[in-house]
Amino acid sequence: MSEAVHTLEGWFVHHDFRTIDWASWKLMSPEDRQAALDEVLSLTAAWRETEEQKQGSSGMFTILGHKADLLFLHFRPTLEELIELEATLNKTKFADVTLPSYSYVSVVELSNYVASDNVDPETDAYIQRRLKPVIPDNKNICFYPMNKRREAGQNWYTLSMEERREMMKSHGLIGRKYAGQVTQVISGSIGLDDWEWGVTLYADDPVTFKKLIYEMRFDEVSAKYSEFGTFLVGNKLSEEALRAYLDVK
Ligand code: VOV
Repeated sequence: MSEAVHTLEGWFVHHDFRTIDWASWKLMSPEDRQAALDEVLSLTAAWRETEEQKQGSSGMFTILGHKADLLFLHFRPTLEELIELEATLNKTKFADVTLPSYSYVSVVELSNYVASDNVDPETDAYIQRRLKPVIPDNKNICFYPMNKRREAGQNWYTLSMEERREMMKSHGLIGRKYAGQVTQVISGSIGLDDWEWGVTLYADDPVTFKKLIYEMRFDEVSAKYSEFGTFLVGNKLSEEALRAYLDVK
């Protein structure tokens, strides 16, 4: 039996993708639309306060293409908080004109494939920042779920720790070339959702997503052992930008 890698878990994550029923939104009176928007903006004010108290992080994004229109992305210490956030949004007037189009539940994860031994994860500021990631101000987001393969002759989970560590080292070296251009959050979802990990990438130039993911496809761990779900890409939305996005005057 090969050895399971030790993992550290941080904040829970909910990627809450919604599609807007534009016809219903346009049919609402300007007053009702304003009230619906105000309700969402009062939620975003509360999310900002949570972030200031370092108790989580939340962001809104527009998503391009038919898969979704909006993403509400939340990081919180507990699953209960994420459930409450989802229910609170669902109780707003705005939610009446949205449909859930995709969602993903996971928990921020760091593994010790390439960790140094003499670091206490409980007190190390870098590790704590990565386990409790604040959504950055980058313009673009890319999200996709992924698995490691479990096929005859190509099974990640039957490789030795040493083989997996070597491959993860090479993976990390490719990723490091994109330092300053892409920020990645890897969240584990075995037992939480349909795939094994969620990959959330932030960058100012969306082409960087393509370049990084393409380069990784040639690396052994992705080329031989990874499979991917649906890709969603979009832009960070400020409160002002949400107002403009929903404006149908
Ligand atoms: C943006 C750059 C970047 C960098 C620097 C980076 C580095 C690292 C390191 C050092 C480590 C291991 C330790 C840890 O931190 O956990 C990981 C871990 C992981 N990664 Fe990664 N990754 C990146 C980026 C990055 C991408 C773009 C992807 C998607 C793969 C692709 O082909 O589309 C990915 C996946 C993962 C996964 C699923 C894991 C967990 C694997 C497991 O079996 O446990 N990752 N990753």
